[in-house]
Amino acid sequence: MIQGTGSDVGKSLIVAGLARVYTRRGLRVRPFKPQNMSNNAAVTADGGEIGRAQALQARAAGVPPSVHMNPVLLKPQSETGAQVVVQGRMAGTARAREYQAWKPRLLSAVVESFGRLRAESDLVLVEGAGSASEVNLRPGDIANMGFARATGTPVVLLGDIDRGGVIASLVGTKAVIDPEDAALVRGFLVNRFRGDPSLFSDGLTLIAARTGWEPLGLIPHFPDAARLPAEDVLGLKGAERPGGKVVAVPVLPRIANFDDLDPLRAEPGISVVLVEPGRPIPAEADLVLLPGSKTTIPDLAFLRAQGWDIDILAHRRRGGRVLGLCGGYQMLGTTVSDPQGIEGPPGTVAGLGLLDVATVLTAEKRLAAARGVSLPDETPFTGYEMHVGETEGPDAARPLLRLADGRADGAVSVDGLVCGTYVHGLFSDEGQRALWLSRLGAAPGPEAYEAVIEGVLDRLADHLEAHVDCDRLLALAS
Ligand SMILES: NC(=O)CC[C@H](N)C(=O)O
Repeated sequence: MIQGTGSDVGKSLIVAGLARVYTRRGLRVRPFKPQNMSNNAAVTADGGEIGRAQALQARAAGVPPSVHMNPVLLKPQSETGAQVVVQGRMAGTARAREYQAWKPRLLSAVVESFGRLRAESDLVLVEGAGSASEVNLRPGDIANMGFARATGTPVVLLGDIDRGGVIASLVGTKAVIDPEDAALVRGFLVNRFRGDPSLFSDGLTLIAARTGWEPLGLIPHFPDAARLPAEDVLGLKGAERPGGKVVAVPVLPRIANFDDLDPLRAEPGISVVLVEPGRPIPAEADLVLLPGSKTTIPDLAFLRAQGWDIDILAHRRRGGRVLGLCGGYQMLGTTVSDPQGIEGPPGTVAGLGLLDVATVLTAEKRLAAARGVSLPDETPFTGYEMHVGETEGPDAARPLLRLADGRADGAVSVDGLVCGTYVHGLFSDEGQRALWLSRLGAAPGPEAYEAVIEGVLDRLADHLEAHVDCDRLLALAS
């Protein structure tokens, strides 16, 4: 199990890289993260949802993602509350305080899922969550040491030298955690090193002497990591390229399924501008892309508070294109209703009115892989659906897509410039991305997106083989 000295030290990336390392050695590898917190979820082959990082790690291991790879997924809905997804299904919503009471029940789901993965594989690579040293959260913990202790899983601690204080964070973790937890730690890794590695060899020796943990590697910074899908909204980056066609994306507080942006960020002819709160949507935008949202009504209120509604209307008047994906599609309609209060207080609000459709959020969540064709060009696509809303209205008589099961999806304005759809992942589809690039007048890049990701995973595995004692690490896994 890889645990971190803090959040965002690179645990997900290292687990993805190690998954590829050991898969290439012929082992049957499964990634596992007991508890994840993210609104960037992936649909699994078994019709549930898990954190996107585990889906990437599954890909690194050459297996389809399964709900058991991330049995507890917390999807933040407000500053204090989150939707709790257990083994891929929405189990309810919990406030941070109430969540403690959920934990014993969640631990049994976690242990059960872990057991399944162990039974079908040679190696389960487990990723912790946040920081191993949050001893205040240790009672009832299922994400880090609580999991390791319940299952007897050996731990390797990962520190990040780039943020500074790596010696203190590793030695300090040993100092604050329970000695019985510390006894599970077999070794440590130092991530994101820049410069001459020989300069830090004394540092590794010192950490080993102070902790009794074995140094397993000093991993140089891996710049290509930026090309892999980000899980955390904090890790979400634009890709601004002078001369590229501008796709402007307002960063909503509960932005969801923002993996939709990854293939666009990889396109050399596109400049993805993430519009942060407090900034206007750039007037030179060729496309305003409204992304998915975990909570459509509150995010719509936020969008208005930023004045982005006015910017979008001005963009539309200038003849610009607008595309709404899932929650963003819902926002483009005339109204959004949440009569049962699923995503916040019950109520109905006015949408941006750029599409003549209306949305009602229902208790039923749609979670499924999707395929079909876009209209009227009949270009095939694959993607996925993940939403509770249902959207209908006159503009839906001009759907954007037709699904393989015969359902129509999405809506297009009379002039064709405003489009919305529930389907995520369209830009990962080569044919669909090409279609949108041509609509924007951008030339497609030389490489298929899937090939880009595969190439980065292989190079990441080479990087870890070169800088981590992968034989020793495997021997430590019991
Ligand atoms: N993935 C999304 O954007 C979801 C949109 C909306 N929150 C719904 O569930 O219907």
